[in-house]
Amino acid sequence: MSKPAILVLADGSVFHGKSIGYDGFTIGEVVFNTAMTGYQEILTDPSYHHQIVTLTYPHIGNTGANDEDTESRSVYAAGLIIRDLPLLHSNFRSNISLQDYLIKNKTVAIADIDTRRLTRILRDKGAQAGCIYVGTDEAKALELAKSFGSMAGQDLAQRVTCNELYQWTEGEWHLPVSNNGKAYETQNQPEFHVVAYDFGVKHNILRMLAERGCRLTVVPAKTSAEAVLALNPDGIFLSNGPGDPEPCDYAISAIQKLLATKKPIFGICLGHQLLGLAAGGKTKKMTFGHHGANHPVQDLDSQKVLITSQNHGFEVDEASLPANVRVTHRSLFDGTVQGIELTDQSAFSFQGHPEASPGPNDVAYLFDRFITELRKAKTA
Ligand SMILES: NC(=O)CC[C@H](N)C(=O)O
Repeated sequence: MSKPAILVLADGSVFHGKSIGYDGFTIGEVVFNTAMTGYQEILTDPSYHHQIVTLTYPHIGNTGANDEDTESRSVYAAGLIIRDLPLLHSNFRSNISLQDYLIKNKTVAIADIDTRRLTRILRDKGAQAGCIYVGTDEAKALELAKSFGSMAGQDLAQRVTCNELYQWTEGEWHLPVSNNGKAYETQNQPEFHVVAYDFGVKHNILRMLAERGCRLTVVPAKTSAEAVLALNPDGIFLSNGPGDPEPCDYAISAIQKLLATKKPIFGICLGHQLLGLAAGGKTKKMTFGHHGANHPVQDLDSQKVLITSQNHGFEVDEASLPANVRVTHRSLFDGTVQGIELTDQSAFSFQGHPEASPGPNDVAYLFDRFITELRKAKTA
Protein backbone atom coordinates (compact mmCIF):
# COMPACT_ATOMS: atom_id res chain seq x y z
CA MET A 1 0.00 0.00 0.00
CA SER A 2 1.22 3.47 -0.87
CA LYS A 3 1.75 5.83 2.00
CA PRO A 4 0.10 9.26 2.04
CA ALA A 5 2.39 12.11 1.02
CA ILE A 6 2.11 15.88 0.69
CA LEU A 7 3.68 18.53 -1.48
CA VAL A 8 3.99 21.92 0.21
CA LEU A 9 5.24 25.03 -1.59
CA ALA A 10 7.02 27.91 0.14
CA ASP A 11 3.93 30.08 -0.50
CA GLY A 12 1.91 27.73 1.74
CA SER A 13 0.07 25.82 -1.04
CA VAL A 14 -0.60 22.23 0.03
CA PHE A 15 -1.29 19.19 -2.22
CA HIS A 16 -2.27 15.77 -0.93
CA GLY A 17 -1.24 12.62 -2.78
CA LYS A 18 0.51 9.31 -2.30
CA SER A 19 4.14 8.35 -2.14
CA ILE A 20 5.41 6.49 -5.21
CA GLY A 21 9.10 6.64 -4.36
CA TYR A 22 11.55 6.60 -1.49
CA ASP A 23 10.34 7.15 2.02
CA GLY A 24 11.24 10.45 3.70
CA PHE A 25 11.24 14.00 2.38
CA THR A 26 13.00 16.14 -0.18
CA ILE A 27 13.35 19.87 -0.78
CA GLY A 28 14.27 21.89 -3.85
CA GLU A 29 13.06 24.40 -6.43
CA VAL A 30 9.80 23.12 -7.94
CA VAL A 31 9.68 23.42 -11.74
CA PHE A 32 7.29 22.05 -14.35
CA ASN A 33 8.32 20.14 -17.47
CA THR A 34 5.95 19.74 -20.43
CA ALA A 35 7.63 16.70 -22.06
CA MET A 36 5.14 13.89 -22.74
CA THR A 37 7.72 11.22 -22.05
CA GLY A 38 11.43 10.88 -21.39
CA TYR A 39 11.01 10.85 -17.63
CA GLN A 40 14.07 8.69 -17.08
CA GLU A 41 16.33 11.05 -19.05
CA ILE A 42 14.81 13.98 -17.15
CA LEU A 43 15.36 12.40 -13.74
CA THR A 44 19.01 11.62 -14.55
CA ASP A 45 19.87 15.03 -16.10
CA PRO A 46 22.37 16.59 -13.66
CA SER A 47 20.97 20.04 -14.57
CA TYR A 48 18.01 19.14 -12.33
CA HIS A 49 20.17 18.91 -9.20
CA HIS A 50 18.20 20.50 -6.32
CA GLN A 51 15.07 20.80 -8.47
CA ILE A 52 11.83 18.91 -7.91
CA VAL A 53 10.27 18.20 -11.29
CA THR A 54 6.56 18.10 -11.94
CA LEU A 55 5.58 16.56 -15.26
CA THR A 56 2.50 18.17 -16.80
CA TYR A 57 1.70 15.13 -18.94
CA PRO A 58 -0.80 13.18 -16.78
CA HIS A 59 0.34 9.56 -17.25
CA ILE A 60 3.95 8.97 -16.33
CA GLY A 61 5.58 5.56 -16.02
CA ASN A 62 3.79 3.75 -18.87
CA THR A 63 7.03 2.48 -20.39
CA GLY A 64 8.81 1.63 -17.14
CA ALA A 65 12.55 2.16 -16.87
CA ASN A 66 15.75 0.45 -18.01
CA ASP A 67 19.52 0.56 -17.59
CA GLU A 68 20.18 2.48 -20.81
CA ASP A 69 18.06 5.62 -20.98
CA THR A 70 20.06 7.51 -18.39
CA GLU A 71 21.84 10.80 -18.93
CA SER A 72 24.31 10.35 -16.06
CA ARG A 73 25.28 7.77 -13.46
CA SER A 74 22.28 8.40 -11.16
CA VAL A 75 19.08 10.31 -10.55
CA TYR A 76 19.86 14.00 -9.98
CA ALA A 77 16.37 15.51 -9.75
CA ALA A 78 15.55 16.19 -6.11
CA GLY A 79 12.10 14.66 -6.51
CA LEU A 80 9.27 13.84 -8.89
CA ILE A 81 5.65 15.02 -8.91
CA ILE A 82 3.08 13.41 -11.21
CA ARG A 83 -0.67 13.14 -11.70
CA ASP A 84 -1.03 9.43 -12.37
CA LEU A 85 1.21 6.40 -12.20
CA PRO A 86 -0.30 3.69 -14.44
CA LEU A 87 -0.92 0.31 -12.80
CA LEU A 88 0.94 -1.47 -15.58
CA HIS A 89 4.04 -0.58 -17.54
CA SER A 90 4.98 -2.11 -20.83
CA ASN A 91 7.93 -1.76 -23.18
CA PHE A 92 10.31 -4.29 -24.72
CA ARG A 93 13.27 -2.38 -23.27
CA SER A 94 11.88 -1.99 -19.76
CA ASN A 95 13.23 -4.11 -16.92
CA ILE A 96 11.88 -2.21 -13.91
CA SER A 97 8.80 -0.15 -13.06
CA LEU A 98 9.14 3.60 -12.52
CA GLN A 99 8.14 3.18 -8.87
CA ASP A 100 10.82 0.53 -8.23
CA TYR A 101 13.33 2.67 -10.13
CA LEU A 102 12.55 5.65 -7.90
CA ILE A 103 12.86 3.55 -4.74
CA LYS A 104 16.12 1.99 -5.96
CA ASN A 105 17.53 5.46 -6.66
CA LYS A 106 16.31 6.84 -3.29
CA THR A 107 14.14 9.41 -5.06
CA VAL A 108 11.20 10.86 -3.15
CA ALA A 109 8.14 11.17 -5.41
CA ILE A 110 4.43 11.92 -5.17
CA ALA A 111 1.47 11.00 -7.40
CA ASP A 112 -2.27 11.70 -7.48
CA ILE A 113 -1.95 15.45 -7.15
CA ASP A 114 -3.53 18.13 -9.36
CA THR A 115 -0.50 18.99 -11.49
CA ARG A 116 -2.56 21.53 -13.48
CA ARG A 117 -3.24 23.56 -10.34
CA LEU A 118 0.42 23.27 -9.36
CA THR A 119 1.61 24.39 -12.81
CA ARG A 120 -0.72 27.41 -12.76
CA ILE A 121 0.76 28.47 -9.41
CA LEU A 122 4.32 28.11 -10.77
CA ARG A 123 3.42 30.05 -13.94
CA ASP A 124 1.82 32.90 -11.98
CA LYS A 125 4.26 33.15 -9.09
CA GLY A 126 7.38 31.65 -10.65
CA ALA A 127 9.37 28.58 -9.71
CA GLN A 128 9.55 28.34 -5.95
CA ALA A 129 10.93 26.20 -3.18
CA GLY A 130 8.92 23.19 -2.13
CA CYS A 131 8.97 19.99 -0.12
CA ILE A 132 7.62 16.51 -0.88
CA TYR A 133 6.99 14.90 2.49
CA VAL A 134 5.94 11.30 2.97
CA GLY A 135 3.44 11.73 5.79
CA THR A 136 0.91 14.42 6.62
CA ASP A 137 2.75 16.99 8.77
CA GLU A 138 2.01 20.16 6.77
CA ALA A 139 3.70 22.56 9.21
CA LYS A 140 6.94 20.56 9.13
CA ALA A 141 6.83 20.32 5.32
CA LEU A 142 6.31 24.10 5.02
CA GLU A 143 9.25 24.76 7.32
CA LEU A 144 11.41 22.42 5.22
CA ALA A 145 10.22 24.03 1.94
CA LYS A 146 11.14 27.49 3.22
CA SER A 147 14.59 26.29 4.29
CA PHE A 148 15.61 25.73 0.64
CA GLY A 149 15.89 29.43 -0.26
CA SER A 150 16.51 30.31 -3.91
CA MET A 151 18.41 28.80 -6.82
CA ALA A 152 19.86 32.27 -7.53
CA GLY A 153 23.45 32.50 -6.33
CA GLN A 154 23.96 28.72 -6.07
CA ASP A 155 27.02 27.29 -7.81
CA LEU A 156 25.98 23.65 -8.25
CA ALA A 157 28.22 22.81 -11.22
CA GLN A 158 31.17 22.14 -8.94
CA ARG A 159 29.01 19.74 -6.89
CA VAL A 160 27.96 17.50 -9.78
CA THR A 161 31.13 17.55 -11.89
CA CYS A 162 33.45 14.54 -12.22
CA ASN A 163 36.36 14.19 -9.77
CA GLU A 164 38.95 13.38 -12.41
CA LEU A 165 39.26 13.69 -16.16
CA TYR A 166 38.20 10.71 -18.26
CA GLN A 167 37.97 9.66 -21.90
CA TRP A 168 34.63 9.13 -23.68
CA THR A 169 34.29 7.03 -26.86
CA GLU A 170 30.67 5.82 -26.84
CA GLY A 171 28.58 6.94 -29.80
CA GLU A 172 24.84 7.32 -30.31
CA TRP A 173 22.16 4.76 -29.53
CA HIS A 174 21.06 2.60 -32.45
CA LEU A 175 18.32 0.10 -33.15
CA PRO A 176 18.51 -2.79 -33.74
CA VAL A 177 20.92 -3.52 -30.95
CA SER A 178 24.26 -4.37 -32.56
CA ASN A 179 25.87 -7.82 -32.65
CA ASN A 180 27.93 -7.35 -29.55
CA GLY A 181 24.72 -6.77 -27.63
CA LYS A 182 25.41 -3.11 -26.96
CA ALA A 183 23.06 -0.42 -28.15
CA TYR A 184 25.86 2.15 -28.09
CA GLU A 185 28.73 1.75 -30.54
CA THR A 186 32.26 2.69 -29.54
CA GLN A 187 33.76 5.14 -31.99
CA ASN A 188 37.27 4.03 -32.89
CA GLN A 189 38.57 6.48 -35.46
CA PRO A 190 38.15 9.97 -34.16
CA GLU A 191 39.16 12.91 -36.32
CA PHE A 192 39.30 15.55 -33.57
CA HIS A 193 40.26 15.82 -29.93
CA VAL A 194 37.74 17.84 -27.93
CA VAL A 195 38.07 18.73 -24.27
CA ALA A 196 34.61 18.82 -22.70
CA TYR A 197 34.06 20.72 -19.47
CA ASP A 198 31.77 18.69 -17.24
CA PHE A 199 29.50 21.10 -15.38
CA GLY A 200 26.95 18.27 -15.11
CA VAL A 201 27.18 16.90 -18.64
CA LYS A 202 24.39 14.82 -20.18
CA HIS A 203 25.71 11.65 -21.76
CA ASN A 204 23.89 12.15 -25.06
CA ILE A 205 25.96 15.27 -25.71
CA LEU A 206 29.13 13.20 -25.42
CA ARG A 207 27.59 10.45 -27.56
CA MET A 208 26.66 12.89 -30.32
CA LEU A 209 30.15 14.41 -30.34
CA ALA A 210 31.79 10.95 -30.37
CA GLU A 211 29.46 9.80 -33.17
CA ARG A 212 30.65 12.74 -35.25
CA GLY A 213 34.32 11.88 -34.91
CA CYS A 214 35.43 13.45 -31.65
CA ARG A 215 37.75 11.84 -29.16
CA LEU A 216 36.62 13.35 -25.89
CA THR A 217 38.55 14.18 -22.78
CA VAL A 218 35.99 15.17 -20.14
CA VAL A 219 37.44 17.41 -17.44
CA PRO A 220 36.18 18.61 -14.02
CA ALA A 221 34.48 22.01 -13.82
CA LYS A 222 37.42 23.69 -12.08
CA THR A 223 40.07 22.63 -14.61
CA SER A 224 42.21 25.64 -15.51
CA ALA A 225 42.54 26.91 -19.08
CA GLU A 226 46.25 26.06 -18.91
CA ALA A 227 45.50 22.43 -18.01
CA VAL A 228 42.97 22.21 -20.85
CA LEU A 229 45.46 23.64 -23.36
CA ALA A 230 48.13 21.20 -22.16
CA LEU A 231 45.84 18.43 -23.50
CA ASN A 232 46.24 20.01 -26.94
CA PRO A 233 42.57 19.99 -27.98
CA ASP A 234 41.24 20.90 -31.43
CA GLY A 235 38.24 22.49 -29.74
CA ILE A 236 36.50 22.98 -26.41
CA PHE A 237 32.99 22.03 -25.34
CA LEU A 238 31.13 23.67 -22.42
CA SER A 239 28.44 21.44 -20.94
CA ASN A 240 25.02 21.93 -19.44
CA GLY A 241 24.71 21.91 -15.66
CA PRO A 242 22.65 22.89 -12.63
CA GLY A 243 22.39 26.10 -10.64
CA ASP A 244 23.18 29.73 -11.31
CA PRO A 245 25.94 30.38 -13.89
CA GLU A 246 27.04 33.70 -12.37
CA PRO A 247 28.88 32.37 -9.28
CA CYS A 248 30.95 29.99 -11.49
CA ASP A 249 33.77 32.54 -11.67
CA TYR A 250 36.46 29.84 -12.10
CA ALA A 251 34.72 28.68 -15.31
CA ILE A 252 34.09 32.18 -16.62
CA SER A 253 37.76 33.16 -16.29
CA ALA A 254 38.94 29.86 -17.82
CA ILE A 255 36.60 30.39 -20.80
CA GLN A 256 37.96 33.92 -21.25
CA LYS A 257 41.51 32.53 -21.49
CA LEU A 258 40.36 29.80 -23.88
CA LEU A 259 38.60 32.37 -26.08
CA ALA A 260 41.91 34.19 -26.38
CA THR A 261 43.42 31.09 -28.10
CA LYS A 262 40.72 31.32 -30.84
CA LYS A 263 40.13 27.56 -30.69
CA PRO A 264 36.54 26.57 -31.65
CA ILE A 265 34.19 26.62 -28.65
CA PHE A 266 30.65 25.19 -28.41
CA GLY A 267 28.42 25.57 -25.35
CA ILE A 268 25.07 24.08 -24.35
CA CYS A 269 22.67 25.46 -21.72
CA LEU A 270 24.82 26.29 -18.66
CA GLY A 271 27.75 26.27 -21.11
CA HIS A 272 25.86 28.79 -23.25
CA GLN A 273 25.24 31.03 -20.24
CA LEU A 274 28.91 30.79 -19.20
CA LEU A 275 30.03 31.70 -22.74
CA GLY A 276 27.72 34.74 -22.58
CA LEU A 277 29.21 35.76 -19.23
CA ALA A 278 32.80 35.19 -20.44
CA ALA A 279 32.09 37.34 -23.50
CA GLY A 280 31.08 40.22 -21.21
CA GLY A 281 27.30 39.72 -20.96
CA LYS A 282 25.08 39.10 -17.97
CA THR A 283 22.59 36.39 -16.99
CA LYS A 284 19.39 36.64 -15.00
CA LYS A 285 16.86 34.37 -13.32
CA MET A 286 13.66 33.70 -15.30
CA THR A 287 10.21 33.52 -13.71
CA PHE A 288 9.61 29.82 -14.29
CA GLY A 289 12.11 29.04 -17.02
CA HIS A 290 11.77 26.58 -19.88
CA HIS A 291 11.50 22.85 -19.23
CA GLY A 292 10.06 20.52 -21.85
CA ALA A 293 10.57 18.74 -25.13
CA ASN A 294 8.23 20.78 -27.30
CA HIS A 295 9.38 24.41 -27.18
CA PRO A 296 9.50 26.37 -30.44
CA VAL A 297 12.73 28.26 -31.13
CA GLN A 298 13.59 30.20 -34.26
CA ASP A 299 16.95 30.03 -36.02
CA LEU A 300 17.25 33.70 -36.97
CA ASP A 301 19.53 32.98 -39.96
CA SER A 302 17.48 30.27 -41.69
CA GLN A 303 14.17 31.59 -40.24
CA LYS A 304 13.30 27.95 -39.50
CA VAL A 305 11.24 27.10 -36.44
CA LEU A 306 12.74 24.24 -34.45
CA ILE A 307 10.94 22.16 -31.85
CA THR A 308 13.40 21.87 -29.00
CA SER A 309 14.20 20.22 -25.72
CA GLN A 310 14.59 22.75 -22.90
CA ASN A 311 15.66 22.83 -19.30
CA HIS A 312 16.79 26.13 -17.88
CA GLY A 313 15.81 28.67 -15.24
CA PHE A 314 18.36 31.35 -16.08
CA GLU A 315 18.85 33.25 -19.35
CA VAL A 316 21.45 35.37 -21.10
CA ASP A 317 20.34 39.01 -20.85
CA GLU A 318 20.24 40.25 -24.43
CA ALA A 319 20.61 43.92 -23.49
CA SER A 320 23.90 43.15 -21.73
CA LEU A 321 25.63 41.57 -24.73
CA PRO A 322 28.68 43.35 -26.17
CA ALA A 323 28.89 44.33 -29.85
CA ASN A 324 30.82 41.20 -30.90
CA VAL A 325 28.07 38.85 -29.69
CA ARG A 326 25.20 38.14 -32.06
CA VAL A 327 21.89 36.50 -31.13
CA THR A 328 21.33 33.51 -33.45
CA HIS A 329 18.24 31.83 -31.95
CA ARG A 330 15.18 33.09 -30.11
CA SER A 331 12.42 31.42 -28.10
CA LEU A 332 9.02 31.79 -29.74
CA PHE A 333 7.38 31.43 -26.32
CA ASP A 334 8.82 34.56 -24.77
CA GLY A 335 11.39 36.03 -27.17
CA THR A 336 14.34 35.23 -24.90
CA VAL A 337 17.82 34.49 -26.25
CA GLN A 338 18.26 30.84 -27.30
CA GLY A 339 21.57 31.02 -29.13
CA ILE A 340 24.57 33.30 -29.51
CA GLU A 341 27.78 33.45 -31.49
CA LEU A 342 30.88 35.58 -31.36
CA THR A 343 31.27 37.49 -34.60
CA ASP A 344 35.08 37.70 -34.43
CA GLN A 345 35.93 34.05 -33.74
CA SER A 346 34.54 30.52 -33.74
CA ALA A 347 32.50 30.35 -30.52
CA PHE A 348 28.79 29.67 -30.37
CA SER A 349 26.20 28.24 -28.01
CA PHE A 350 22.61 27.14 -27.59
CA GLN A 351 20.35 27.61 -24.57
CA GLY A 352 18.15 24.56 -25.15
CA HIS A 353 19.28 20.97 -25.61
CA PRO A 354 20.37 20.06 -29.17
CA GLU A 355 21.15 16.57 -27.85
CA ALA A 356 17.43 16.14 -27.02
CA SER A 357 17.29 13.05 -24.76
CA PRO A 358 14.43 13.50 -24.33
CA GLY A 359 13.01 15.41 -27.25
CA PRO A 360 13.21 16.10 -30.97
CA ASN A 361 16.45 16.27 -32.96
CA ASP A 362 15.69 19.52 -34.80
CA VAL A 363 18.79 21.25 -33.40
CA ALA A 364 21.26 18.38 -33.95
CA TYR A 365 22.71 20.41 -36.83
CA LEU A 366 24.62 22.50 -34.27
CA PHE A 367 26.81 19.46 -33.55
CA ASP A 368 27.54 19.25 -37.28
CA ARG A 369 28.35 22.93 -37.27
CA PHE A 370 30.87 22.41 -34.46
CA ILE A 371 32.50 19.63 -36.51
CA THR A 372 32.73 22.00 -39.50
CA GLU A 373 34.39 24.60 -37.26
CA LEU A 374 36.85 22.01 -35.89
CA ARG A 375 37.73 20.90 -39.42
CA LYS A 376 38.22 24.49 -40.60
CA ALA A 377 40.49 25.26 -37.64
CA LYS A 378 42.48 22.06 -38.11
CA THR A 379 43.13 22.61 -41.80
CA ALA A 380 43.79 26.37 -41.48
N1 LIG B 1 20.31 22.57 -18.45
C1 LIG B 1 21.13 23.48 -18.01
O1 LIG B 1 22.32 23.48 -18.31
C2 LIG B 1 20.57 24.49 -17.06
C3 LIG B 1 21.42 25.73 -16.89
C4 LIG B 1 21.10 26.50 -15.62
N2 LIG B 1 21.29 25.68 -14.47
C5 LIG B 1 19.69 27.05 -15.67
O2 LIG B 1 18.85 26.61 -14.94
O3 LIG B 1 19.41 27.94 -16.42
